[in-house]
Amino acid sequence: MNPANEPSFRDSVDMMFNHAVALMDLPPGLEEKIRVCNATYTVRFGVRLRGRIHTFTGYRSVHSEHMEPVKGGIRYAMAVNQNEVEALAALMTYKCALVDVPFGGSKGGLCIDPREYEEHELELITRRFAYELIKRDMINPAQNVPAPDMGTGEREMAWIADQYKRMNTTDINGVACVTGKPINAGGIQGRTEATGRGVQYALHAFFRDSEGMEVAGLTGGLEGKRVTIQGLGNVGYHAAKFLSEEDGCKITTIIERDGALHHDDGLDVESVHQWIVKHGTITGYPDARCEPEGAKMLEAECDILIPAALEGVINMGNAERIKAPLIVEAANGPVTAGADEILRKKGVVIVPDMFANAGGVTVSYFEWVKNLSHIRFGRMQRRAEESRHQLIVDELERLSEDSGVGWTLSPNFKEKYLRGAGELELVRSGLYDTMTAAYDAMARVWHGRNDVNDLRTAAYLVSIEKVAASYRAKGL
Ligand SMILES: NC(=O)C1=CN([C@@H]2O[C@H](COP(=O)(O)OP(=O)(O)OC[C@H]3O[C@@H](n4cnc5c(N)ncnc54)[C@H](OP(=O)(O)O)[C@@H]3O)[C@@H](O)[C@H]2O)C=CC1
Ligand SMILES: O=C(O)CCC(=O)C(=O)O
Repeated sequence: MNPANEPSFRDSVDMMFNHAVALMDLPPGLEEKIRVCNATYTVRFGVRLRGRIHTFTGYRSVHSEHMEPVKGGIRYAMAVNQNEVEALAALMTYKCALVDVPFGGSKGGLCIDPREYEEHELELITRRFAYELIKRDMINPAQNVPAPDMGTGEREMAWIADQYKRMNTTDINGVACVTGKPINAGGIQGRTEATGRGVQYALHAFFRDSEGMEVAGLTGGLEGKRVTIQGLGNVGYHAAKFLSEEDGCKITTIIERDGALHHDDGLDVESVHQWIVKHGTITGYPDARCEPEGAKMLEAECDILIPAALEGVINMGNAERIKAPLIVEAANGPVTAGADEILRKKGVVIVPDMFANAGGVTVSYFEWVKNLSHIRFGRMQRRAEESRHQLIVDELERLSEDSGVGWTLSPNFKEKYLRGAGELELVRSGLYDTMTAAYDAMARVWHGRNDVNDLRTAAYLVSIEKVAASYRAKGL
């Protein structure tokens, strides 16, 4: 539980913004224009379920329209409220600017516990919520493009896209009204895992930064590093899976809603995931120690702490006891402004949310572009690329034979080199490039300015500068 004097999520984001903006020289009034949330729409609608009308409350907040469309997920959770969606929408503005994704910031939410409803009921509720937003252009390929967030996924996005198409039958770009759709409904390869993949790429970038590693007191590579992860949902599961299976990290603690699992030698992420899918809980998982008080395990010894569930979980009440030297904010806003200050004083390095979880919106951008161009990435080039590669391989083999040297290319090389890049390879390449460039931009500010002591302030400076430039260029 957060202490009573903890600022709200919205205030927390604004305090972090203010901390950065105090180091900038913006024209009078522009700081306020960037910080404030442009509009928040609240909708209450009824759906007839189980013989009676149920009333639901939902929100769509638009933080900044310096670029359009505005972008940001739709969350389904009981804790959704105006303050939360506005904080999340503000983070979307800064995130998109940081990773050079040409969108303004938005976010939506519906107060609902999706676990209480059958699939057909959720479809009715989602379509009705979408209807309310679509008729006000708060879902629209040119103006406002939602995506998945906590409690929603590709299934809900497919319903929203279909609802939009039913209401806009002649809009040829209708499918671009939402991203994070399944492939067969206009989605893109690699979006489902994109946010977790981005967390992995964020860590790769950090581990290449020797100055940053020194501040965190970490040495070596990711292999063998002990990781605590909170939330084994879309983001947490993929991040934990990639870090353990591809980088050799040991996922020593997994914290879920109903407790935590711990194993000094590392947990088998896939096996824990399958257990949760089957039993709906971590309780009873056989190959680990189970701690009933999950949140307490945020304080466990580890090298990297990855909160990937909710905001405000690291707060003034527990920040002092956090032992991880490095926190990667896979969730939005997991560290409050008060905790941020405590952790900074302790020398803990925080890889901020607006960078760490930007993989999702980056690949959403690729999906939107794909939808508008009406063609899968790589479709025109792949075969041509393969033919050119084949020419080189044939020529190398001919030269080797003619010269009598008898070199042969390893089959592995041929297989890898000959294959032209398909959609998934292109998405990964674009994501890696985006995350690397954004990290480098933050690191230049962090290491290059004496008045910037942390990555979050650096991230805000990079991103506010871009939003400000955009307002200056277009005028108000
Ligand atoms: N999906 C995306 O592409 C993006 C998501 N994010 C952010 O990442 C975070 C997670 O989102 P996402 O993975 O999509 O959401 P999901 O709904 O897929 O997963 C959330 C996970 O957190 C768990 N959880 C819920 N409450 C608690 C709790 N009190 N303690 C521990 N675990 C808890 C959930 O458990 P249970 O299933 O039992 O509820 C679930 O495993 C959010 O902050 C979101 O805003 C950021 C960028 C993009
Ligand atoms: O993919 C998107 O457009 C937005 C994802 C999101 O909600 C987020 O980054 O917090």
